[in-house]
Amino acid sequence: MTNKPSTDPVFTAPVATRSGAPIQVKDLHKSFGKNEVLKGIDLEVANGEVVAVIGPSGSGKSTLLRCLNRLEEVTSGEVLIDGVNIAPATGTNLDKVRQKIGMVFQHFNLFPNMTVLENVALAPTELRKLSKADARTRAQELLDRVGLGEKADARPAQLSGGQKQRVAIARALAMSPDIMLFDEATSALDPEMVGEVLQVIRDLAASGMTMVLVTHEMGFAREVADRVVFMAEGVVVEQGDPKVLFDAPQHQRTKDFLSKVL
Ligand SMILES: Nc1ncnc2c1ncn2[C@@H]1O[C@H](COP(=O)(O)OP(=O)(O)OP(=O)(O)O)[C@@H](O)[C@H]1O
Repeated sequence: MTNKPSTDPVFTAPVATRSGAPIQVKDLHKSFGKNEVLKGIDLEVANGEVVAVIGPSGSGKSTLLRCLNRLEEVTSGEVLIDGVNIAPATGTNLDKVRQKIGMVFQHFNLFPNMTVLENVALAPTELRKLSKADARTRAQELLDRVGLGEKADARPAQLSGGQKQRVAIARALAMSPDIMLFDEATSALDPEMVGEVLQVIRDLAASGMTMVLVTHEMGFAREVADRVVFMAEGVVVEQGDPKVLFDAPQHQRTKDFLSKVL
């Protein structure tokens, strides 16, 4: 799905203006106390590429994702976002880099006392210094795009889980990120809600957005990802085109791995 043409004005991803990969991870290590959770990860994500990260519980998938925007401090190694290494504890304009990255979590993290529209408009008003009117207009466009235009004045508690997650996606998109990270975005949803969220992610992938998804939705990963990265015990054990990895009979190793994961 790399360099896909985009037809959607709201979901249009930024045109590539750089030659290097927007995400480059080099020999990344992360420990919590004595527990080494990431044991030397190397990963590049190209512009417009969709990478799905899968693996057993506790293999370090979420930790890796959280290192990509330094929600977790890095123990050693490099995390380059558009060529800027955000791994060092000081010396990086972290806020500026973070504005390029939208993140969607398992548990929505919406502000309960704000309306849906206010949730989506907040960051552009505070961080991008957009006028309130412009931020609200953009928020309404994004809500329309995720199919929730009519819920703009509702509070999060009045929405279903799938609707809340779509608001969370609209909120992440409101900052016009170059990169979107999804951490188990559908895991907390009732099964009937999963499809509507996956459809929004599918649309984003089709628009050419660079994305890293931690997911248990194997069928979805196979359909939408350009590359699947299998993690186990803090290392990448296999990666490649999901259609080849999942389907080719010679990939017995992947099949064995999947049978342990699923
Ligand atoms: N803040 C933390 N403090 C201490 N240990 C942590 C912390 N966050 C994660 N860990 C540990 O790091 C390991 C990897 O966790 P992580 O959440 O990255 O795994 P995961 O592959 O995403 O798992 P799951 O699929 O269950 O979400 C686990 O052993 C976990 O207990």
